[in-house]
This record gives sequence, C-alpha cells and structure tokens, in this order.
Amino acid sequence: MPGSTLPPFPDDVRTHPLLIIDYKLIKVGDVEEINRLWEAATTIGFWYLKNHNADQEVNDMFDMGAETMALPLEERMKFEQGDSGRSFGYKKAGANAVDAAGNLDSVEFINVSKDDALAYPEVVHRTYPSTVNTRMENTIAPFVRKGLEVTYVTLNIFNEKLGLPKGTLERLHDTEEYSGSETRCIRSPPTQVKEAMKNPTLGAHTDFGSLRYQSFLHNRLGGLQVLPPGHDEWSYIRPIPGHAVCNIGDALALFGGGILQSNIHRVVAPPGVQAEHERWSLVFFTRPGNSQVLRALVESSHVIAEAVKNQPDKNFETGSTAMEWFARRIKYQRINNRTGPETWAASRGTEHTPTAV
Ligand SMILES: O=C(O)CCC(=O)C(=O)O
Ligand SMILES: [Fe+2]
Repeated sequence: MPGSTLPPFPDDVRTHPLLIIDYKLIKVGDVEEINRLWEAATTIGFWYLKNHNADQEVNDMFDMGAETMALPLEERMKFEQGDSGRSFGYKKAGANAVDAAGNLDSVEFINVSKDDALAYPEVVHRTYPSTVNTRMENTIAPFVRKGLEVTYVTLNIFNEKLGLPKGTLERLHDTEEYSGSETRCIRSPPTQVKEAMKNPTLGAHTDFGSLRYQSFLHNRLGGLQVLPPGHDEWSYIRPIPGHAVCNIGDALALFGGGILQSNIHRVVAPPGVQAEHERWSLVFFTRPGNSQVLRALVESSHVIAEAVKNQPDKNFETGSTAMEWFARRIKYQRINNRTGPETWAASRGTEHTPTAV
C-alpha cells in the first residue's frame, strides 16, 4: 500500500472545494450540521465526511485489495464480472469504454456484493477469489456494516428534508432485500507524467445507485474529478487524509425528483508527479433493493411533487427497477458489447452533459 513517501497533492491544479460534514454531529441530530449536509446534497451532491471512525475497516479493505491484485491475472480472471451486466467480481483493466469513441479504461477493481458479504459462507450472487473469501467475515462484512450505518444516518436525514413519511428511503434500501450494493477496491496503474492526461482512467459518469461512501484514508493521491454544475471544466477533488468523499447517485436523484444532485465525475491519473505512483481507492456503494422502481416519489411528498412539476423537461419515470437500471449501465460499458457510440449512450444515467468525457 502507498506509504508516507508519496508526493503531496500539488497546489497548482484546479480543485473544487467541498463542505466537510462531521459524521458525529449529523448522527446525533445537530441541526446546523444537518443543514450543511443538505446544502452539499442539493448543490453539488458531493461532500467530505469526517469522524466516521472506520480506519480499521478501511485499512483491512486496502489489504484485501492488494492481496487480490497480487494474485496471478489468470486466477483473477476466473472471477471476472463478465459481459452480461453483472457488477460483482473482478473487473480487468480495459474491460470498459471510457467514452463514446470506445477508448478503454485502465483501472482494475474487485467488487464484493453486500449480500454475499453478509451471508457468507452462503453464496447469494457469486463466488470470489480466495483472498476475498478469507477476509469476508473479518474485513469485508465489517466494512459493509460501517457503510450501511453511514448510509442509513444520511438517508434518514434526506427522508425528513424531502418531506417523506418516516422510513421511506430506508425501506427502499432495506438491508434484507438483495441489491446491487457493493464494496469496490480500485487499482489504477502508475503512468508517465506526460502521458497522464491523455485518457481518463475511469470515464465520466454519474453513480448508478443512491450513495457512495468513499475513503481516501490511506491514499493521498488525487485523480477524482468533478464537473460542478454550471462549469465546463473538470476540477480535482483534493484528498484530505482521514476524510471520506461521499456523493449521491442517480437513484436518490430520481427518488427525490431532482432535489438531490447526482453529479458527473471521472477518474484521471493523479496530478503532477503523483501520476508516477499506483493509485488505490476504496468505495462502498449503496443501491436500492433490486425490485424498487426508480421514479420520483411524488405521491409520498408534496416537496418532491412540486419539484417535479417545476422541471417539466425532465423525466423522473425511468420505468426501470434498480436491478434493470444497474444491469443496463454495467452491460453497455463493457467493450465487448460495443457496436458504436450508441452503446455508450445506452450506458448513461442522469448525466446532464452526456458528451463530457
Ligand atoms: O476512484 C475514485 O476516486 C472514484 C471511483 C468512482 O467514481 C466509481 O467507482 O464510481
Ligand atoms: Fe463513480
């Protein structure tokens, strides 16, 4: 894992500031802090989270990721996610397009389903490499539980702010229902500084699910970029040690009638000389239960009904369950399914500038 010898994040690149939200405060209902979270969620949909107390879980997850990527490629490939629209498993570098032209990604990752982690040794969706299995109970399940805890605290705050009946969002993300929720450990290869900006390593996208809980705790390298609303240039999110970066995905943006923002982002090589180092990142994605239909909850909240009425040009009825939405997006990112630029278009979600790469 990257150690203390990493070069610092440079000061001469464009960054976008995010609000820092104190998890300890929102958890106990601090009104001012909750209002700051709401401001972040309804403007850019990204924020830093501190005091989430997940250092141990995060460290262990990075170890799991490193152990998995150290397996021979042939072994990892036995667990590759495949082209059918399933996310769980290993994704090799170059399996996905990063843009409409079909340029390839260069990140590899290991995704573990929340359902498989919590049910282990029972197999719900699929099996995993030995490095995952040996850490399923002592590393992955604790990280999933931590991610879910943060998720429910956040969802319940949004639920109230959106004027929804108590427990609505929590029910749509019921832990008991199988879902696309998963952990992801990502490795981006080092690159030459002059090569670094040629292609994104992970193409421009909005997240598919509801919330992403990402940690840079043991990774000081940049690379995540956002295209803030109203901007036409990408900005880096500066990694802050000990702070997670959280963001809203398409599902929550749809449930809330566009009040919560699912913002477009991508991953590029780390800035400056950081590019010469391997980049690791770790994510927990919360996605709605498989059977839940992605649409604005207009019947349950006046606030949402009003918001939808005020955006007549936008479609908040996807006619798609969370499972279908998720499978479609994964499937059409896979380069093996590409027929032309229309395949990239078929992988898109709520991105407002779908041509950005
Ligand atoms: O590695 C990162 O910083 C972000 C990854 C990401 O956006 C994703 O996996 O959806
Ligand atoms: Fe993402």
